[in-house]
Amino acid sequence: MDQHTEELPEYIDINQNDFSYRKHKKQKEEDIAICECKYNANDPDSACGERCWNVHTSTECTPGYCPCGVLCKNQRFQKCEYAKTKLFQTQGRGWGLLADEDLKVGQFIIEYCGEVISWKDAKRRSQAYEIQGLRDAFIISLNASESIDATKKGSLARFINHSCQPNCETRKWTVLGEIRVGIFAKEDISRGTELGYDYNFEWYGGAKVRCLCGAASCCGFLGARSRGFQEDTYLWEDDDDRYSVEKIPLYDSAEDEPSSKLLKSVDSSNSEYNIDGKIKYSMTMTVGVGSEHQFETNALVVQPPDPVPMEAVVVNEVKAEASVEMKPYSQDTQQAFSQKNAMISRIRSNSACRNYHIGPGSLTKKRSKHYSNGRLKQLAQDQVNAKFIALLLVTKQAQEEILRCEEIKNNANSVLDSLYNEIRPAIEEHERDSQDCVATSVAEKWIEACCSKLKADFDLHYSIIKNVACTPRRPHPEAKLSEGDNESGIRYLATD
Ligand SMILES: C[S@@+](CC[C@H](N)C(=O)[O-])C[C@H]1O[C@@H](n2cnc3c(N)ncnc32)[C@H](O)[C@@H]1O
Repeated sequence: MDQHTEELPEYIDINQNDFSYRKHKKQKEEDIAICECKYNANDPDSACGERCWNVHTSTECTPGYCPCGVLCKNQRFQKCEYAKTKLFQTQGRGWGLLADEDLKVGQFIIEYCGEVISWKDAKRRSQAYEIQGLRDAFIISLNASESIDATKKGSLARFINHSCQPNCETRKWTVLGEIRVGIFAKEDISRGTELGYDYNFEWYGGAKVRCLCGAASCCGFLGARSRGFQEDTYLWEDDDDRYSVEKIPLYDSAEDEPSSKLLKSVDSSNSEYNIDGKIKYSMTMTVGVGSEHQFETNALVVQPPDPVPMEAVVVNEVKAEASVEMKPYSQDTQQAFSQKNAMISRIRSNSACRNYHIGPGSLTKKRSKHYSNGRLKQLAQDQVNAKFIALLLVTKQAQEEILRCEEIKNNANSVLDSLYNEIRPAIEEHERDSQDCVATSVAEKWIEACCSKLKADFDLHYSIIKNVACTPRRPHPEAKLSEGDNESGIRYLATD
């Protein structure tokens, strides 16, 4: 370990969360949890030790209500009963915190204090910090709607670094009606040992920060276990030959061989293939972040259009060039590629509360890991272009029906997208550590919106199949949209 050579960055030291963004909740008397502990001088654990009901539910006793009075031991956050710790300078990871006394497994070490802010503010702030060039991330997610930002105000917990083999962990406790995050020892820790916990960092794209925790089981990068990161590297890792062109069985006989030769000349790391082997989208990427960290230029990930909106800081911009050709698929796919990659600097803490669990995959549009090559992946991305199909049909009635169904489908998609924004933090936290929750009412809204979307999708496809089967088609697809709207306000396509 190095001596202190750098000055500590400026921040305000606090030992209580700062509630500038909203008022501290007032605990109603009927909500106060009162345990049944009775102090016994011969049993030091009797005054709200391990056996206390409140301790079992990770709730601190409320002063004035606990039967053990001033002897209550279950007010550690409130009384700032922190372990002795010391700042030191690490190699390559900035400042770190070490134990300045021997710690026992399960021991409360320190509270992760900071400003309690909304999830939206957390998003805005992390963007701003990244733009300001702040390389360290101090925003920790508190629950589905709030985060703690220890960037400007915080306790010494803000200096604890990430470890892939951590000796500490975060735990959420309810204290006077508010959720607070504490750092606890995961094992016995001897004096002088650096403290570390698993950040469960979420990676959303952009630059990848090398993890320097030094653990034998190190994942290599901060956020390497997050879904975004895994899907990113899953497809395009240099040494991953599962998607190498040689493994794509595109021809059955020697006569077909030329098509495979065409493909072989294409770099599989950043291109999309059409079935005929032409590159459909070619991308370039610029890494634009300066930092002490070692960044890797991440190979571009061409992802299926995802309803998840990108958030936080734009680190890298992806330029997309798409070949425009008349085909019965929509432009959505191309548009999705011009979305910006982003890295959000947020740390997730474990949650002790839950009320509604959502199984992985039920909320987010999961990107399938079963794409066996670029061809299948492309098919999964293509969406039916209802307008184009309507254009092929002769009758106005058939066109109108298809367009109406498409409009309903688009509306259903928008509803789902905006709902996803609301519940996204809970989903992500849930996927990270399978511990978090969303309110039942939100989950019900989500299920309803999903059903509407599925129904709208089905209706659109049904309408297309029905009308294509039963309506005469045009000889060529060169009709134009008519000028006017029809009675129902739906634009229809002119028939010659
Ligand atoms: C909560 S701060 C920890 C304190 C920080 N080291 C400092 O000097 O202020 C989190 C930041 O520390 C750095 N960091 C923490 N753990 C790391 C690790 N294992 N490898 C690389 N950088 C790490 C990253 O820059 C991360 O965004």
